[in-house]
Amino acid sequence: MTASPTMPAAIRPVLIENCAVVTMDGPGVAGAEYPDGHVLLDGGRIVAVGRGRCDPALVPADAERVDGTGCVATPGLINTHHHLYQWLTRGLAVDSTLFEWLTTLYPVWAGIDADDVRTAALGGLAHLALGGCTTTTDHHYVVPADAGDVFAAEISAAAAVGLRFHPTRGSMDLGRRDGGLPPDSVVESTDAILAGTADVIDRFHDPAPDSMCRIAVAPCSPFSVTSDLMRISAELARERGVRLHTHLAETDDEEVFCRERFGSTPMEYMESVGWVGPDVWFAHSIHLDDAAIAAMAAGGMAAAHCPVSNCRVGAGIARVPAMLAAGIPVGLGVDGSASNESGVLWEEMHTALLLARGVGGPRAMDVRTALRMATVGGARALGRDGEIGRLAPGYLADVALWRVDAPTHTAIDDPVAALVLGSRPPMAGVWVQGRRVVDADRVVTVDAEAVSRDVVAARRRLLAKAG
Ligand SMILES: Nc1nc2[nH]c(O)nc2c(=O)[nH]1
Repeated sequence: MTASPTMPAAIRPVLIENCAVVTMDGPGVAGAEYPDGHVLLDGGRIVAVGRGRCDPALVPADAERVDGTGCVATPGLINTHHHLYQWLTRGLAVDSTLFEWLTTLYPVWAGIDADDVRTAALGGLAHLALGGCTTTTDHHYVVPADAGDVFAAEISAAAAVGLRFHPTRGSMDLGRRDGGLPPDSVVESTDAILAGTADVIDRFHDPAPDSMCRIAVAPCSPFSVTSDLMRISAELARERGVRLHTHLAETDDEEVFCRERFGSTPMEYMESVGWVGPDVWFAHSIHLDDAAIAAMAAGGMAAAHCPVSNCRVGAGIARVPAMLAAGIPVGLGVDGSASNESGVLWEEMHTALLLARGVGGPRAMDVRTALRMATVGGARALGRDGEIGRLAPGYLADVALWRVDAPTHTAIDDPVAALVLGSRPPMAGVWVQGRRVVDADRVVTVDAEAVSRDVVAARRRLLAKAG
């Protein structure tokens, strides 16, 4: 690891007080909750959490005091699936199936370069922060030969915005001529992918417990990747001690593809290429029968549930209550911005609950389970339970402070019900590793207006290039 982004050395301690606190700190659904509590952050970690006022002996003299009156503090939300580069191509192919949408967009994405990737990442990450997200993945799988250093570009963007980052080295090596979905012009050779993946791990993966940047290996999907690449990627990830990620069971079209090409379901196929274990998390995981859910649970694989994107492309509704009942770790993901123009993780929590209840009735999912997926579930999917996703002493200082005292929320007594069932609350503050990223609905680390202007210009250039 030669170039991990680091946080500024000296960050003042922060005491958030007079707010409701939802810790998610127990093995159960929510853990301890305090209607009027405090959270003390120092040295990048949570030092104290509790009821009422913080013990004055614990509060450093130079601590910044944040009055959280009218707010609820939760662990920062964790986004387990994204394609940040798609921030430049939102609003295209809006009434298409996933395969139609992909085949429309692949040629546009083929023109992307490292500057575009940085610009898109700045836009998408700042937007995530505004929705209470403190850790995000990115699945970047379009890597044109002449694009420049796209992974350095997005990692520098995450360091600038200040989010904890889990970029995944995505890839495609199964072009149309070999029976895959993407055009041959956007796929890489298997050898280039493996060399490029090892290089990204060497340069950027930081396994430290307070890591701001961890890499995972992420060949794109069964219909865009050869079986050799799937298999060797798993071997490489395990040799290097990094996690594995891919799209799985997103659409009926994928199921047909797997049955025709491999003679198996998507899950059986992944098992056949070695993708079994608690180091694997699958995006979408919609079309899973009972056998596939049992296999996932037995193998320890996690799911990134992306309800808004799944509805946007009409892919289906994942069987989340069944997955949770089977013991599968389920996190939430916004998915790429071109299949979820909104890109706000709070919405995934809200939509996950509504969809689960729409299918399974009012007791199919409770509000604390929805928040738990967005926090603890995400931490488990990324292999970071024990580090992030809970408000407890020793955990990393990643906190979201939601304002629930506006007229939109005041009549709702339970702060978790207000947060999950109500409209999206304003963001009083977001801290990552103890550093303030959002203050009163404003990102304080980057100039969001300049970023928006750059996004518009980069999008225009990219679309013009595609003709
Ligand atoms: N929602 C998405 N599904 C995908 N499958 C695949 O191969 N690429 C994508 C993608 O970008 N979004």
